[in-house]
Amino acid sequence: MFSLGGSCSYLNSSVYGVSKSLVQCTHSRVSPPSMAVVSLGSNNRQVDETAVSKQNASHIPSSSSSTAVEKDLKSSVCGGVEDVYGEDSATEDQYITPWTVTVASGYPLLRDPHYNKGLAFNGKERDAHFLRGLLPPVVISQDLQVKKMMRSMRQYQVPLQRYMAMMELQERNERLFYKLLIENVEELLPVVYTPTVGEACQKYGSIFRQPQGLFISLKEKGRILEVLKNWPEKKIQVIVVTDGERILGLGDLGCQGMGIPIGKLSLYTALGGIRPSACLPVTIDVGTNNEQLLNDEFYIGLRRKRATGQEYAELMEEFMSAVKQNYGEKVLIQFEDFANHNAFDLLSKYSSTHLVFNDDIQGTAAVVLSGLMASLNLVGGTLSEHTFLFLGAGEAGTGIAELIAIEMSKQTGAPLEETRKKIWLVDSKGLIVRSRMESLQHFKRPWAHEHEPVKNLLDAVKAIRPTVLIGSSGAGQTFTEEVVQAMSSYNKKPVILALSNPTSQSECTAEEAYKWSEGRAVFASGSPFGPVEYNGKVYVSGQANNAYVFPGLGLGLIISGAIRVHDDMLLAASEALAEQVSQENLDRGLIYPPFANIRKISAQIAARVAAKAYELGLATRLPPPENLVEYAESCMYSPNYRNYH
Ligand SMILES: O=C([O-])CC(=O)C(=O)O
Ligand SMILES: [Mg+2]
Repeated sequence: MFSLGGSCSYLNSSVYGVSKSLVQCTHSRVSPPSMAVVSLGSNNRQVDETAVSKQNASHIPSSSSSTAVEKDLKSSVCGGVEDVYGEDSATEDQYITPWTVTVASGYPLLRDPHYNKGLAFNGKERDAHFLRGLLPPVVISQDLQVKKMMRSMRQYQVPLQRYMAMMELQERNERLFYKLLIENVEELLPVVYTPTVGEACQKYGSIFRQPQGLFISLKEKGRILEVLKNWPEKKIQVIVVTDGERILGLGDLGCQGMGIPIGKLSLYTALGGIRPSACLPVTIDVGTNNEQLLNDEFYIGLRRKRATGQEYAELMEEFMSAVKQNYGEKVLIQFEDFANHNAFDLLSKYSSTHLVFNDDIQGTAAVVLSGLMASLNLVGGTLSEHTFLFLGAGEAGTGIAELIAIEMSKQTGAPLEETRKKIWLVDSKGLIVRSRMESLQHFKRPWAHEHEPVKNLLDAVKAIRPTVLIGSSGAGQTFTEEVVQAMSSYNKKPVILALSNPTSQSECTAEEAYKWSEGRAVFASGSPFGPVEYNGKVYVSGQANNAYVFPGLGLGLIISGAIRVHDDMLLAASEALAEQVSQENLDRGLIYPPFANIRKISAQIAARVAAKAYELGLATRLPPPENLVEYAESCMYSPNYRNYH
């Protein structure tokens, strides 16, 4: 670390945000001149005004003079805007923060994941940044680093080892991590995302190495704003938040659900091009009801039963307010993997005051609707000519059902109450029918149609004779041979979507769907399955996962400066995604385009979502760019290394 006593261009304006920015220095001979870190004592980090005044106060020794000093400090640290830390106005007996501005170079530069390039530092950079001798002589390109990393990734046999290797890379060299992920998205998505991320969450206590997001627990009640300020990045654009109560189809994983926001935000960057530093993963820890975790000596969360009711609502309210206060109106908050009751309540409570959406309710709905629109090219008919049966009436089930009903209503002009009647849901107690109305949770009630009670899925398939069967219950192996055979007996091409995650919770496998339907099913699943050979033919299935939509949706909201999410934006995202399915994809039975093209797809989705935001008057970034697709592409983060002075 080198102290810069001279003038650096940013010093005149603000000390905020400099730790990650390259700065131009006019200092005579201060090398290397490229990186700046603001240091607070021995602890290099960005600090804001309140944090520092608190630190000042807390550094006061508890001697008899401390009260007098504290009083002074309170009364006279008032150097104004340009002297936020009181260095100039402080009197001799006051404590000040010893600010120095330093340049990250040499060894610390190799330890900074934002700037580290490893063996790709060239000779000039090695000289300018005091790296000589710290690296072996060879200089290699980022492309060769990618090749090398992929080779070593492929040598791991155990998926969790791959996950840990990816996390280690993210902590060591961020740009290499994203380049690897972007260029090998089909191969690496199952590593950083479902299914492996599910296992990672289950074992998070044992594999936890470094904080990659913010943990906000009941212990932080009353201090959440302060906790947000501890995060090193200031310009946050997207937050993914979970309380860990319903992680994928794995249930309550408490604080260990953190793997999900981290994974989702990696995809925001890799798939949607949002800058990594603008992404903030958050886990709200209100306890867990998972006995196994409570008894696990390596569990990382609060060891108590989940808070509910007012205690829960107050913590969430404080979090939501603090986020808006700290990051403003236009920060996007994605709710992820909350249990049903909280998911619906939080969405309805905050959708009119914050830029929020629930990925499991709305993101999944947009992706599934898109797949259904594409599948009409294979099975024929319009959306409203089909009959839909869901196994699972939670967030995904009712969210998808509602978006289908909205789209049908738009297409036919029929009222929503009518179009809903084409959609049936089965929950753990059987078909949702009118006679069950009184005992149903509010989000299931719109789906209670007139019908005699039916106890299980197979009987419901026989009674309703759906053309489309969608699994969203989180329970694996529920699309049995009888169920798939019944679907195939009524339909030439039954559409079967097994959405539950991870793979262990999938309602059936791709192989089972093709085998039991004698190769006639149009199949997609939430977690990926490889190609399947049946009767000499190879079948490839798509991945009906919200990862197709949330990165592009988020990008569209951000580039338009949207202040609210509207259902029409979800429909726009669905349409944009469906349009990306080519005839060639359809000929192979695919109702989703390959993930390999996801950045282009995300730009298309972003453009449509942004256009909708402008149309609805919900966009604040004015005037709108002329070509939204080009604009969206131009805004995307590139993981290629930058050259350093
Ligand atoms: O994370 C995924 O793969 C999809 C999702 O949101 C869930 O299953 O909860
Ligand atoms: Mg989810």
